[in-house]
Amino acid sequence: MASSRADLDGNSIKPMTICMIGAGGFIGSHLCEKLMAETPHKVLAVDVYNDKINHLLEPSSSPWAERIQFHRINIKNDSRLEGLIRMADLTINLAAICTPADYNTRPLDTIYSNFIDALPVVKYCSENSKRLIHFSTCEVYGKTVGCFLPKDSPLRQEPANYVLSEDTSPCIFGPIEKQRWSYACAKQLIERLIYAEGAENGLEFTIVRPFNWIGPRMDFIPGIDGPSEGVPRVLACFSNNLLRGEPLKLVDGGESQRTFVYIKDAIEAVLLMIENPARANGHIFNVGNPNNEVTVRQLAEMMTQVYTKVSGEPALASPTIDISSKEFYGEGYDDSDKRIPDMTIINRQLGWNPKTSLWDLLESTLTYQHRTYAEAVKKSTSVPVSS
Ligand SMILES: NC(=O)c1ccc[n+]([C@@H]2O[C@H](COP(=O)([O-])OP(=O)(O)OC[C@H]3O[C@@H](n4cnc5c(N)ncnc54)[C@H](O)[C@@H]3O)[C@@H](O)[C@H]2O)c1
Ligand SMILES: O=C(O)[C@H]1O[C@H](OP(=O)(O)OP(=O)(O)OC[C@H]2O[C@@H](n3ccc(=O)[nH]c3=O)[C@H](O)[C@@H]2O)[C@H](O)[C@@H](O)[C@@H]1O
Repeated sequence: MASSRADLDGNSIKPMTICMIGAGGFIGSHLCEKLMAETPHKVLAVDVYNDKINHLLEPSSSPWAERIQFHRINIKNDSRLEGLIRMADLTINLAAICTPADYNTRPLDTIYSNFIDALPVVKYCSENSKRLIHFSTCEVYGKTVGCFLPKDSPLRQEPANYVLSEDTSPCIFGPIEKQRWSYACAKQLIERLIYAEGAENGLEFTIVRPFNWIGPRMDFIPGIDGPSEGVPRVLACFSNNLLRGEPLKLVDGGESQRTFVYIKDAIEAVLLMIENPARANGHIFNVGNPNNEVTVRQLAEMMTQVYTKVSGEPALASPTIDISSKEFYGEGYDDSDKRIPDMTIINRQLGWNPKTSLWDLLESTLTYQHRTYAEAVKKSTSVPVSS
């Protein structure tokens, strides 16, 4: 299939074997789908779960059955990992604890997962001269310079005080007791280690900083395909509230701002990195959609409108409710105020731009959420009739 694919410089792309760690997660499942449907590459899919990629693994008669293999491996303690990295041309590391509710409540697991567990992956790639694409996060930027200025300061409008640029923006985290930053700090240190492996030992690497990628299969719906008490990321939290007909909870007033990018747009950028090593190696890339900025309150309002449209169910009279971060996340939570990605580097190196508006991506995502979960939620909430 498609073996005559050409890279951005017109050279034909040779089929490669990719060791994808964390392939069973949200991003991994979309990347596996894209690689199976549109490329000739092989995937050694490593994860502890495979529910989100089962549709690609079965039946064995599927057109790509020979090109994807699942390896149920916990990378914390499995000696098979090095062998898989050696068999592959490229390793992509997606494995991580990456839900904010965990950062302040399970800081040790968060730091181990995002730094310690990633170390052997970097080491095996470096020692075996294998290329690495590592998933970091936009959270490494932390807070913006602008948020420390007075609310009415005109300097807040200066892009230099809020646009996040890979090669010039500082990384600004809160104090240690704000354990929210355990994740960002661990991600930053692994970025620095990878960068140093590149500088001192010639590791061929690319670092990806996703800015709130969202879409189908993100996280879980509590009590349906995840723990009842679990707190997923905002898309799944708000989807859960909408499916249950409950008000959407706005943490600390929902004033923080985010830019959301559709997972399918973002995956196009990752495919360009995979297939254009000469343009991607040695770079850190922001991948986001600067045109889709909203406050969390605006996101809640838009999701309520979209869900009414796709489900046919009326919106609540009071669709949102305020909640303090302490009550929602517990002690040690803190927040990024604003996240606008500078797109200069990814534009220059890979010519990539996101396409999908926030309304359109929410429409397709909430259509998926409604189709996938509405019945199960209804069943789980219906009171059994006593006989
Ligand atoms: N989704 C986003 O917008 C976003 C934003 C910023 C950064 N990221 C980064 O991208 C990566 C993937 O994110 P995602 O949204 O797909 O998360 P996800 O939680 O859906 O996927 C992560 C996968 O890694 C697996 N995993 C974790 N620890 C493992 C271990 N020890 N051994 C084997 N597998 C393990 C999990 O089972 C899971 O399937 C993460 O590194 C995350 O920090 C994602
Ligand atoms: O996606 C990203 O780019 C990165 O940011 C996320 O962090 P954050 O955006 O803060 O996490 P969300 O759970 O998506 O929350 C977004 C905002 O919504 C708020 N929120 C969340 C859930 C909710 O029910 N209500 C609510 O107001 C949060 O307080 C936060 O301000 C996660 O850290 C990672 O997945 C990732 O590294």
